[in-house]
Amino acid sequence: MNTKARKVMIIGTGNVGASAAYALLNQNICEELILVDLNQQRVEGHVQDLADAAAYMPGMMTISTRPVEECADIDIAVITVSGGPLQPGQTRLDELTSTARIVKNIVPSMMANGFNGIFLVATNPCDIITWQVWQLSGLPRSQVIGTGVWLDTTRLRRTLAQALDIGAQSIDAFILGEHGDTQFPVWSHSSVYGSPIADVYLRKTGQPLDFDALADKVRRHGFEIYNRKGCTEYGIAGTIAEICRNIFTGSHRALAISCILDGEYGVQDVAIGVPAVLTQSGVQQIIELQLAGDEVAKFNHSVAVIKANIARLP
Ligand SMILES: NC(=O)C1=CN([C@@H]2O[C@H](COP(=O)(O)OP(=O)(O)OC[C@H]3O[C@@H](n4cnc5c(N)ncnc54)[C@H](O)[C@@H]3O)[C@@H](O)[C@H]2O)C=CC1
Ligand SMILES: CC(=O)C(=O)O
Repeated sequence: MNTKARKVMIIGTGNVGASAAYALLNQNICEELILVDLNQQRVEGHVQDLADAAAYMPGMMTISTRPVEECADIDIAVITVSGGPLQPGQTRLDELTSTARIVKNIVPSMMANGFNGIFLVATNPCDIITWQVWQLSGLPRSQVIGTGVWLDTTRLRRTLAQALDIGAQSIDAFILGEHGDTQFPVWSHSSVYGSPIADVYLRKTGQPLDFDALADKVRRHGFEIYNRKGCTEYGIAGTIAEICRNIFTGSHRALAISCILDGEYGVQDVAIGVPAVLTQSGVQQIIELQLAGDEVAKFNHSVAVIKANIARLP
């Protein structure tokens, strides 16, 4: 029996980090949760509050805070830092300079202190920061991933599930590309048990599926939430928990997450959302799909936008 405690460090315990901690706790995904934030008083408050919640769980979980440099024993380091909320009208790309500056301080000091786990980046702009973490860390690309378009994929599946009255787990549809404005659903591979999604939709609703309207709805969904409550937190917390679970269980499940490409899809040296098989060592393989002509163009556009923003990194 494997008795080694599974340890997750969450770096940045604001809306996303604190919600992710609560999701990891309630889903019993690890034995140790280590919270890190600049705001020491609030992080200590989170530690005590979560310890109260953990008392209702059947298993034991240790929750603590410590300096980010004490990370040599960590299995998964989740990056959820931010330099401040977006202003109205801004996009995720507008966070680049402030979040990149924070990450530039954190990652080298973790590496200098022996970190050799898996980095999981949620901080926006997610793909660009994932690439930055990979560069700064010097870790193999298998150990650096971003939550990428898995949250968007979940939003797409749940919207289709509602329209079709079929459980989201039975809907094989997903988003590729940037966790941002250039993301797109891969309609050429979307089905319910092999039945093309457009056929299933027409049979169920009597209406043709409006592909563009649905893609747009999913793309804007984060901002629909953001504009109402000033952040999104529970959806991304669920995404973080799901990715951590698949890593710890070595599920070999393929999730559409941000990975460093090294020739896949004809692309090199970029982080972008693609289906990737997860094991206990991180990304074990990237699944390359035969995309339709318009999807290839959309993917390449997404790559170009991410690369242009990588070039802006401080
Ligand atoms: N990938 C996704 O789907 C999603 C990504 N996000 C992104 O997640 C990030 C966090 O969002 P929120 O939690 O709402 O922001 P927040 O402002 O509530 O929390 C950020 C936390 O980072 C901390 N922090 C800043 N510098 C730090 C440092 N050097 N060391 C340790 N902690 C530090 C702050 O003190 C703060 O507590 C943002 O970039 C946001 O856009 C949010 C939702 C979904
Ligand atoms: C904020 C963000 O990236 C999202 O909820 O999709």
